[in-house]
Amino acid sequence: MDATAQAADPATSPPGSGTAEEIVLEGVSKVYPDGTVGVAELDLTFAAGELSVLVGPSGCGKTTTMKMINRIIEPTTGRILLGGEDVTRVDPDRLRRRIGYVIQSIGLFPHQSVRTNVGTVPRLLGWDRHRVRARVDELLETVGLDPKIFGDRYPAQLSGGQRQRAGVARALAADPPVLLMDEPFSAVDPVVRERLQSEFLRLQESVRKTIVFVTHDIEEAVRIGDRIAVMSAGGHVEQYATPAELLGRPANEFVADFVGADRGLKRLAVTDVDTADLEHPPVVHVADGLADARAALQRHGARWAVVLDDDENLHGWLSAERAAGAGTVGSAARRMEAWVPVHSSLKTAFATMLQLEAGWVAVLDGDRFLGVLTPESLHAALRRSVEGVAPEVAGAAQA
Ligand SMILES: Nc1ncnc2c1ncn2[C@@H]1O[C@H](COP(=O)(O)OP(=O)(O)OP(=O)(O)O)[C@@H](O)[C@H]1O
Repeated sequence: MDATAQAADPATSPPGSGTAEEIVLEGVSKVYPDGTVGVAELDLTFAAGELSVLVGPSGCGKTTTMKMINRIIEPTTGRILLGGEDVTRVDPDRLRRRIGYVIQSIGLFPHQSVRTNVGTVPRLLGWDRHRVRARVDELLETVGLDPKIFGDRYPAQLSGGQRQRAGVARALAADPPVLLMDEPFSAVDPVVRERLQSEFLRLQESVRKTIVFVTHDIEEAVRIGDRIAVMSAGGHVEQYATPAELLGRPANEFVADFVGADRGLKRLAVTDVDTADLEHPPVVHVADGLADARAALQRHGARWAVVLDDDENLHGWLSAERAAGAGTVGSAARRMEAWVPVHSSLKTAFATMLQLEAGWVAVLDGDRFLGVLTPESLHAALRRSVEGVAPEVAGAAQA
């Protein structure tokens, strides 16, 4: 056994040690016995520790691609390398221990408890009972299922979202370096789905697996993907890029159509607030006198100021009109609590503004006030994010 295989072998490594592995597809094709070309000459690299998404219309070869990676389907031509090793030369059982697989129908065994289901692979690997139990409970906690409540339940006694989480826990149980996920969240309603996506992203932050994720939903793809491959019939990759590139610079009409006419809006979700986007109104404190606040407004030539409390937390704002007269800033300020942490998406900033009916949102780094976003600066930020990108937009602008 070489060193790489040993490091990746969950039977010999402690939980949490399954380092991510790169997956490389080289000239991979699948022609089914009836002559259908599922995938033709596919070249793709899924970077170690990244979440790559395959997205495309029904029948374009997404599932075929996934199943070739864990050899449920054998490629007709080409090579697939997992951590540099040709998967066709690895014993399929050994291979599948390195690959967690989550599918839409989840595939939990109906007559086994959640705990037994999640412990399936570690038990097959011969872990002792205590180690399996500890690992299963740890994983159930990780995916947000209290083992004391859910461990002894059967799959039928869980909601759709809980079953999905149990499925993810089971796929992670032996700490595989690679996870394949085929439309794992498509069977649940949109609200649960969004929650599962967020939880899953948080989980990925900590486990950093190489994940290949199939969906036909572009919203889901841009939300969760580090990189997205947009595929068309025959497993042809039309574009393989980050969500921001894909939305900002679709490579061709197929991709532009697929990502949708509202891709500018979708981009809001994948573009972070940048400190360069912020405006810097004067800052005053609740305990300051109004005369000082007026002086600050005058110095900045500003119509309003941000008001912070004694602990430097956001209190609200003070308009020039209300700054007239005597007294403290605190007595004249209006409360306003619209704020977002720095590195939020522009979408979050925009949604916060709308939800709180605020004319601006403060941007904070921890407790530190960095500046504000107004509708104008948000608009400028969005323009920055799409600047000179979409060909037809650029063309229209020149015309
Ligand atoms: N066993 C099979 N025999 C013949 N053709 C097949 C077989 N399995 C899949 N195909 C065909 O291969 C092509 C790719 O199928 P695949 O399931 O990979 O698509 P997909 O992109 O995952 O689709 P969907 O989004 O609908 O799940 C389709 O045209 C499909 O009909």
